[in-house]
Amino acid sequence: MVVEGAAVSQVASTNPIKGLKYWNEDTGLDSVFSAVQKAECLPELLMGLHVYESKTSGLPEYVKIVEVGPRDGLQNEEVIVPTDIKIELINRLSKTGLPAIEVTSFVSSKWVPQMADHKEVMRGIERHPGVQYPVLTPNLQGFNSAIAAGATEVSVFGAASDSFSRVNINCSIEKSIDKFEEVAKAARNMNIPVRGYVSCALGCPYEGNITPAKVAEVSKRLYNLGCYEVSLGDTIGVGTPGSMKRMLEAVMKEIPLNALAVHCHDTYGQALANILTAIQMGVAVVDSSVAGLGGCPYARGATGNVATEDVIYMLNGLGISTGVNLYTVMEAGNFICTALNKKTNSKVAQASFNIRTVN
Ligand SMILES: CC(C)(COP(=O)([O-])OP(=O)([O-])OC[C@H]1O[C@@H](n2cnc3c(N)ncnc32)[C@H](O)[C@@H]1OP(=O)([O-])[O-])[C@@H](O)C(=O)NCCC(=O)NCCSC(=O)C[C@@](C)(O)CC(=O)[O-]
Repeated sequence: MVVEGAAVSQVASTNPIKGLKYWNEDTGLDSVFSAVQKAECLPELLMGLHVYESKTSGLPEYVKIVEVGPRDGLQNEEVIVPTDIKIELINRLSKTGLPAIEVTSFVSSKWVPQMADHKEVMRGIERHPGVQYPVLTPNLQGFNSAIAAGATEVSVFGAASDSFSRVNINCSIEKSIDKFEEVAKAARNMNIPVRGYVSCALGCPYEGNITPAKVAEVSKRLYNLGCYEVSLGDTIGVGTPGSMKRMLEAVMKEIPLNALAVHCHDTYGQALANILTAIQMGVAVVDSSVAGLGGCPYARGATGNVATEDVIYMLNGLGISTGVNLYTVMEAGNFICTALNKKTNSKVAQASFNIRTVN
């Protein structure tokens, strides 16, 4: 249902949202949906509720959203999130239309205790047809564990900063490529797709500025070793549309546009602008985290990824389809924020239903 402009302004004056003082499990989705159906929902939300019927010219028809919330969103949580909560979150996200949900990391539990239950999570989730469930594997040991637990897609994660690589995965960029090549070879033999990340693509917490040439060099190495997609991570969210453009111009000279993704943390509030810049340049894969949760434990100060809800809202308004249902993502975000007793970082979720916000 797309509500035409006039109807929206009429709703704004006569039918402010009724009864939904805040949205929690009690109000649930039924009342939300019925409010929307009766156009009682906050009119602003109607703008981004569905894909606008005409796409803004020069942009992709479709953008693939890779949901990283269960991994990147939770890995930095101090309190260990119970395995059943993680599984419930992933199962809810699987019902939203998301094509890819990053489930967990097969890394050392000494380094990332939050991901210690990777086997249980992998084995516990429902597997929905048409949904990919990638997991992080930094080396062959992680890969073998992941496969044993039922993984069908893996992600290796390097960096454009040697300092960050050493802090994050305890080895240089050069050494990390050697480890990733072992993973890629084993994966090739088993027909397992491998995705790659390049962290610090727009800046490093230890080295500061990272040259686009360095990002392009590492991206090319990952692509050449067999990664079908390279996700360029603004790990500490310092990027701007200008630096995003300069970096992508360099990387696009080395690897095909359709193998690129962007992974934007929102520490400086630039993520949506950076993603729009990337999409305007032809990138059509965007990583995001439900409720804007997350951050890398080895990138001090890194806050959450851009919120999935906010990305969908923006893309809907541009007439770009994602196949993802904004409401069910908001419901999943409300579930995990309630479970963590945290405020959502999604501006759409905060604004749309006055979701209970606690600092
Ligand atoms: C990579 C290692 C393991 C190397 O750590 P290491 O110490 O060099 O590994 P090692 O081979 O010397 O082994 C040390 C111990 O780790 C174990 N080990 C070795 N490998 C594994 C494995 N795969 N899974 C489980 N255990 C493993 C190994 O068995 C041994 O156990 P011990 O003998 O001490 O009991 C370590 O540095 C690590 O786990 N780092 C965690 C990195 C991480 O998860 N960071 C956050 C994700 S990256 C991120 O958030 C950025 C991203 C992707 O989102 C994009 C962006 O925003 O930029």
